[in-house]
Order: sequence, then structure tokens, then C-alpha cells
Amino acid sequence: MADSAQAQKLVYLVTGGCGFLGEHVVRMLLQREPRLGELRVFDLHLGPWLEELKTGSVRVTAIQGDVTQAHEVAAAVAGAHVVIHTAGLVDVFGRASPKTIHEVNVQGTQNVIEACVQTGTRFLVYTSSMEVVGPNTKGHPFYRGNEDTPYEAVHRHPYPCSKALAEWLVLEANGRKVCGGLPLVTCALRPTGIYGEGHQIMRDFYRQGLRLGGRLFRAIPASVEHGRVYVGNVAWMHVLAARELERRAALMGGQVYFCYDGSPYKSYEDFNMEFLGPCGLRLVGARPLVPYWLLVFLAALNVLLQWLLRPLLLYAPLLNPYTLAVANTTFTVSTDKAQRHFGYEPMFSWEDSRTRTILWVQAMEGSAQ
Ligand SMILES: NC(=O)c1ccc[n+]([C@@H]2O[C@H](COP(=O)([O-])OP(=O)(O)OC[C@H]3O[C@@H](n4cnc5c(N)ncnc54)[C@H](O)[C@@H]3O)[C@@H](O)[C@H]2O)c1
Ligand SMILES: CC(C)CCC[C@@H](C)[C@H]1CC[C@H]2[C@@H]3[C@H](O)C=C4C[C@@H](O)CC[C@]4(C)[C@H]3CC[C@]12C
Repeated sequence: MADSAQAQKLVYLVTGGCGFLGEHVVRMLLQREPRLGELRVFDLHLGPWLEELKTGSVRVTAIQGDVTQAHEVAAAVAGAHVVIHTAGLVDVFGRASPKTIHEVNVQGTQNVIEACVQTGTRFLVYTSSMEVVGPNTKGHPFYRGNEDTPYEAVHRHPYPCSKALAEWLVLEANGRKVCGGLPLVTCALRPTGIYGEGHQIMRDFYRQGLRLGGRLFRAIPASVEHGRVYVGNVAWMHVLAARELERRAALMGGQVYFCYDGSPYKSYEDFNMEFLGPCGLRLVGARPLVPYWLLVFLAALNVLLQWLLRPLLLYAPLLNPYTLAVANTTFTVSTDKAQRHFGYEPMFSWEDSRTRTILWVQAMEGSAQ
């Protein structure tokens, strides 16, 4: 990434490039990164849609691999200028064991860092999460906070624990000498709850609403604010951060950035209704229809059932004590750090983000019925 070589073409590697966010990052790079010469897409499961990308002017290399396997990661990283590490096991439902979550999210991230150091790759952008901060186990609200807002970050669940540890590893690695003697430059982006085309949980809520005759029942008070950010803007923020890391290494290296855009502050359910409402669903109840103590009871019951049924089948419903706590605790961000540090402005307005998401939900209407 030398200044002299304006026309130098760069090799990017996106880990987890076939996931919900990863696919948007891959497509955004192809559309918006003029210096892109080769794009390596590394994932445990490669998507068939990658094939259509291989016909363009940028070389797209699909690599089926596992971030927990250091040699596979090193082979993929070798020769890359920039790594966007978005692969992760996103599991707050008890589908995977704590050990597996740790292996993928923490050991996998360590493997990416070591691969950069060994092969001389200097720029690493890590997809972290708001959950590195909170909501904490005490249910303290984080109301429109920024990267410097004091908050007692206490985690017990394997997923936030793993993201916090992985983020720490990435930030600690900033400044390490890579092969060739130059310093590694790293930063971490912390999305809140991402929404948009391809969002599996939105799909699940939509299908559940259809099964319930076009209705969803309010479970969380409308006053609880849950931070949401559009996937296209999160992808754009990754592309921009990756692009600017060299020029602004001293400012951006070792920094964390919340991902933000113009999405409104609402409760999780009211926010979902912005898309599901125009698709024919309605949210019943101005207040929660079920008392909170009953939700707590049902969430605990689900944990018990999951444990009892584990030898027979995987029972992993959306409601458990952790997801209930996250949905029921105000956690929203208000910051302009990414704008100040690397000129980020959301690419998609709230209206665009909303329209795109509605069109996507409407497009799956046929398949859901
Ligand atoms: N979805 C959200 O709301 C959200 C919010 C904040 C942060 N994040 C973070 O964003 C990243 C992407 O999340 P997502 O929602 O797109 O999830 P996702 O599950 O859709 O994508 C993750 C991708 O990583 C891949 N992957 C998993 N294990 C792997 C392994 N061992 N080796 C290689 N690839 C592996 C998966 O196959 C998948 O394609 C994650 O790091 C997650 O922690 C997500
Ligand atoms: C109590 C029920 C009625 C509703 C349950 C909703 C629940 C499944 C939702 C609510 C909030 C969601 C999380 C939140 O948007 C942010 C993240 C961060 C990210 O790193 C991983 C996904 C996650 C945990 C969302 C998972 C689904 C949650 C808990």
C-alpha cells in the first residue's frame, strides 16, 4: 500500500465472507474499492452466489477453510495486503458448546493475527460486537453511549466472553512487527444488532408471525431501546476502515468504533415492525401481554428443556435468559468517532435501509407460506 503506487492493486481477504455480514462486505468491496485487485473469500461454507462474482474484472478466489486451523488461515492470508476478519460463531441460543464458540471466535482470531505476523500482512479490521461492552449481567442501561462512555462490562455468556477476548487480542496485536519488520495496524468495529437483507432472525420472526395468523405478541416494553444498524452501512464502514488504516495508522491503530447510522432508536420488537408491518404483520399489545416474571420462567424452562433434550435433539429456541436480558435492557449508541477518524458517513439513509429490508422480506413471502 505504498503512496507512490497509486495504481497498485491490492489483495483483500474476507474471513466469514459467505455469512450475513460477510456477503455484504464482499459485494461492497467489489463495488466500492477501486484499488481491489484480488478478493479472497474464506469461509467454512462457501455460498453458490460466489460463482457469479467470478466473471467480473476483479479476481475472486473462494477458499473453503476453517479459522480454527492455523495452517489453512496462514495459506489464505499469505500475500494479502488487508484482512477483514468477520468470521465468527454467532450463537446466543446454546446451539454450539462454549468450547466451540471459544475455538472459533478466540483461537480463530489468534490464528488470523499470527498469520498476518508470519506472512507480512499489515492491515487487519476485526468485526467485534456491541456485546463486548454490554448489556452486562446486571442489566445496566447503556443509553446512547459512545466508545468512551463508562460502563461496567461484565460477561458470563460464552458468546460475549469470546468476542471480548478476541477484540482484546486484535487491539493488543496493533504495533506488532510483521514479517519484513513493519508494524501491524489493527482496529475493531462493534456493530449493534445488524439488520437488512439476509438477516436470519428477521426471517424467523416473519415466519412465526405468518404462522400466528399475521400477528406477533409484544413481550418487551416499548420503552426499552435496542441499538440497530443496517448491514449495508456496517459493510461500508468495514471497507472504509480497511482503506484508511494505512494512511491514518497512528490515529486508527488499536482503536474501537461502534457501527452506527440513522436507524431510529426503538425497542427490538417495534424496530422489527418497521419492516414486518408493511409486510402484513401486526404487533399486538401496547404493553407486554405476558408478565415479565412469566418470560423469565419460560426462558429458564427453555434452558432446562434444552439440557434434557440434548441427547435426542437440539432444542434452541430464541427465548432464553440471555436473549431475554439483551432484548430487555436498553443499549444504544450515539457517536461520531468513525466519522472523525476515517470520514465514515452512512452510505444508506434510514429510508433506503428500511425500503431495502422491506423488499427483501416481501421477496421471501412466497417461500414462507
Ligand atoms: N448479526 C449481528 O447482529 C452481529 C452484531 C454484531 C457483531 N456481529 C459479528 O459479525 C460477524 C458476522 O456475523 P453474521 O451475523 O454475519 O454471522 P453469520 O453466521 O451469518 O456469518 C459468520 C460466517 O462465519 C463463518 N464461519 C463460522 N465459523 C467458521 C470457521 N470456523 N471458519 C471459517 N468460517 C467460519 C460462517 O460460515 C459464516 O459464513 C461475527 O463476527 C459476529 O460476531 C454480528
Ligand atoms: C424476548 C423475546 C421476545 C425476543 C428475543 C429477541 C432476541 C432473539 C434478540 C434481541 C436482541 C438480539 C441480539 C442483538 O440484536 C445483538 C446481537 C449482537 C451480535 O453480536 C450477535 C447477535 C445479537 C446477540 C442479537 C441476537 C438476537 C437477540 C438476542
